[in-house]
Amino acid sequence: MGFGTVSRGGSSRWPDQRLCTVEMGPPCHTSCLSRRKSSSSPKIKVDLDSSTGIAVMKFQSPPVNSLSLDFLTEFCISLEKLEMDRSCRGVVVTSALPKIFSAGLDIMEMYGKSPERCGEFWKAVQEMWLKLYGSNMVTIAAINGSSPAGGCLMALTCDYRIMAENPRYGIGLNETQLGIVAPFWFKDTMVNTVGHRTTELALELGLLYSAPDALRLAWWTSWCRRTRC
Ligand SMILES: CCCC/C=C/CC(=O)SCCNC(=O)CCNC(=O)[C@H](O)C(C)(C)COP(=O)(O)OP(=O)(O)OC[C@H]1O[C@@H](n2cnc3c(N)ncnc32)[C@H](O)[C@@H]1OP(=O)(O)O
Repeated sequence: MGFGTVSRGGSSRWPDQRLCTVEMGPPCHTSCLSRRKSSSSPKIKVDLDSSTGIAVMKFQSPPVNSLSLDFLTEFCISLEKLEMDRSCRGVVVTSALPKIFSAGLDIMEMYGKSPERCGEFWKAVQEMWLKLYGSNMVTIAAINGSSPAGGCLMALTCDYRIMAENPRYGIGLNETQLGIVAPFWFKDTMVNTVGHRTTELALELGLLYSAPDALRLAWWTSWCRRTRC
């Protein structure tokens, strides 16, 4: 898989600011296996191949990888560990579940909770966003399923997005359709990727896009025809 040009920089792990290509090579031989480091928390599995410097974070929190406080805490810890590992240059975030990348914020976290718990939850949401946006690794969302609302935010926060083509998979900040308002920093993240006009329409109408539609609106560097990436 190849990924295109980017304008982000400032990180010692970016080869330069022009082109970054991530090679997802053929399966490793036994000699390579020792260069793989795996760790697993209940909701996220991480595999780091030190020979390529690429880590894959797989979300494994059924039924829909919703972003609960526990999930977000595990995500931030896993990302921090990768940041501290100098052999890791890039991270792919993806889902281990069929059909779902992430259903977004866990709705149950926003209902009937104490103000303290709500504060803790929203702090974790912001921390996920800040850590991913500010990461000095190359970050790639391999979106192999539906990705509404907060799931879309997570994908938008990565440097690159690749989405599997499947008419059942939608991505977007669709909060309006749910009768809620996307926080301004969700909106800003989308503006930074696709511009003001597209974001304005998308948020007003609560649109969910298919992979080809999103590609037309410059969401992607790439998309793939297989149902799973
Ligand atoms: C106050 C201002 C807040 C503003 C910011 C909001 C950002 C957000 O992210 S809000 C959350 C928005 N996300 C959603 O509303 C997602 C809604 N879910 C779906 O569209 C679908 O579930 C799906 C497309 C992700 C999957 O569809 P599928 O048919 O495969 O599964 P379902 O039968 O619908 O769901 C299975 C199971 O999962 C529960 N669930 C779904 N989404 C969430 C969620 N976001 N949080 C918690 N739980 C969720 C759903 O209720 C089902 O549970 P049961 O099996 O127990 O009924």
